[in-house]
Amino acid sequence: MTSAAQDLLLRPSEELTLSSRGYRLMHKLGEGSYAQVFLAEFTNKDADDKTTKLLACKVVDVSKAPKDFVKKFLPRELDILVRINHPHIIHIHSIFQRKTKYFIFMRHAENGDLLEFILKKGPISEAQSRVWMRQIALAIQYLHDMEIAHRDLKCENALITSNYNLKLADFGFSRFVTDGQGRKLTSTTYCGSLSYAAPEVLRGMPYHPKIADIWSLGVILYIMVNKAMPFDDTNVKRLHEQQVNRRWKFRSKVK
Ligand SMILES: Nc1ncnc2c1ncn2[C@@H]1O[C@H](COP(=O)(O)OP(=O)(O)OP(=O)(O)O)[C@@H](O)[C@H]1O
Repeated sequence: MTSAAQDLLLRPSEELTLSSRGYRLMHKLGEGSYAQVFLAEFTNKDADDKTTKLLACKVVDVSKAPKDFVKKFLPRELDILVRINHPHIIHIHSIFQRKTKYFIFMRHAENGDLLEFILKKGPISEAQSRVWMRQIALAIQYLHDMEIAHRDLKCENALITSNYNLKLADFGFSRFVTDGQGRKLTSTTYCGSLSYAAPEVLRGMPYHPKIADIWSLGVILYIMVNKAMPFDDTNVKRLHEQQVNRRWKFRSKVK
């Protein structure tokens, strides 16, 4: 049994299904609320050269997830993942389901996520931050043009490739923001991480999800150049006070 199989309690039949399609799960890369992400190997058995490539695989086990996640958020994520294609959004290789588990195979980001990167290497230079901000902004512009809001923009969801390009990931909270007639829909569900949430989201008011995405993008930029959070409190009321009182400071080196 592989370490992935042990972490996931994969049944031998599930391992067999994966291997019959050319996939093998290896060690764990990361984990979120209801999913674990593994490094994976894919061998295209139909290709002449049978080359093997590395991918990442997000495994969602719905037997361990709450009802609203299974009925609402996961179907939205899968529906959006199959429609999007952009140079700064992580490329989806394939998705399949077996019993209670969904396997989302995607491009592997060799340099991990932006939060890990900043914690390891320190604040990002202004020149590099400019490049990365542009790349995330292009991905968000693409989504917003398609009337999709991400709703969970944070450093952990910006992945870095071997060439140091940023790719946006994790569409677990994303949704369409217009109805069938093109009318704007507001959100009321609180999504994402508190520190990245806009004031109107923290106040629990109906909010415009595209606008709230732009707030989170600003928080990402602040963290990139400062290696610190602009607003940091586990208490929602105090966090909101910090935001509206504009009590933040830039690192002295930031111009
Ligand atoms: N393609 C990838 N390449 C490398 N690492 C990845 C990849 N996808 C995800 N990861 C790692 O796994 C972590 C969790 O992935 P992801 O955010 O998709 O899971 P999640 O369960 O939706 O998370 P959350 O509950 O925080 O929203 C990421 O922060 C990242 O460190």
